[in-house]
Amino acid sequence: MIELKDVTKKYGDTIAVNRISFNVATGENLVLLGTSGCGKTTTLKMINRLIEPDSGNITISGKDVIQQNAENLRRGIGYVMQNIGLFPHYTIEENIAVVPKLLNWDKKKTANRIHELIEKLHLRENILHFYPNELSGGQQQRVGLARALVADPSILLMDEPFGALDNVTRTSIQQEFKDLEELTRKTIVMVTHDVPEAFELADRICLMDKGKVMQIGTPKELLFKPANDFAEKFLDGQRLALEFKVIRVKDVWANLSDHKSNDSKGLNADISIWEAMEKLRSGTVAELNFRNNKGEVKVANFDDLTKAFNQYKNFSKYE
Ligand SMILES: Nc1ncnc2c1ncn2[C@@H]1O[C@H](COP(=O)(O)OP(=O)(O)OP(=O)(O)O)[C@@H](O)[C@H]1O
Repeated sequence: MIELKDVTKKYGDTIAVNRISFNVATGENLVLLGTSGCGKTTTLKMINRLIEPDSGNITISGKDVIQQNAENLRRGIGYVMQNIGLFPHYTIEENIAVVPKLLNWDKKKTANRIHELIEKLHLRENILHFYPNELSGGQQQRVGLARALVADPSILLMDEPFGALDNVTRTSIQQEFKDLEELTRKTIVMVTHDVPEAFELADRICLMDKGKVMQIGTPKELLFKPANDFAEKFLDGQRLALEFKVIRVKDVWANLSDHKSNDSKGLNADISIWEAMEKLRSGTVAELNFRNNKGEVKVANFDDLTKAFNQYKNFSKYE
């Protein structure tokens, strides 16, 4: 749906983005990941024409963005700015209503949609009359998301959407973000420099360095099939933790022993090895039942999971 072809942007002698090409499929969440200054924000802002490329093409549903009126284009694309960027002298309600106002929605339609979003994003009604500085960072971040979602755009661009938060709040908002039904059908391009966040949220990751794409792939591909030394070294130090989060019980299913349970109930095998181990660590039982999408149930303890995980990993490396 979104296609970038050979896109370049220079600032004087600095080549911020250097002949970048990638596609984002409808409904996909593509995360632009890389160190500070590698060109992520510039790439994102070229999609909604906040920045114009020097050369190359960007199309959305086959239409060149340059051929479209910039204002109209932006109204159809939700945008979550770096550092949230709420208007300080607008109430929260006014902040969320910016796009509906531009679209000439009537008061009732705007109010209904705002109330719906407030509820979905776990905010309280009374904050609607507050000003941004009266809200916590996490609340402001949710308001920023509500503002971007209000007109239900099919595309959402997000620049470090959880960047201003402490780690605990960040993790809980990431989880809410993953669970938000409204986001599952959107095409999302998100910028982050936080590696675990990228692996947690992305369908595919576009790893960038010095204005170039170093690798595009699923989290699993980046972990097990690095395209070059940069991609390999970038994940060093975090590799094991990422593998635990990316690999799911269903992935290692064949490596779990055939010790089936008589109990037909079980945890969904779609959970990550990390989550499964956390449940075993914090729970009172030494083993758990897991159920795959064919309805098969297997029993595994901590050692079974570790063994199956290691076997799967070795296999994935040489596959
Ligand atoms: N308006 C500008 N004028 C001059 N140089 C710029 C401008 N905006 C960005 N740059 C430069 O372009 C390069 C890419 O910047 P960009 O903001 O796209 O990177 P980034 O990966 O998003 O970084 P960060 O994670 O720190 O936001 C950097 O070298 C930056 O200094």
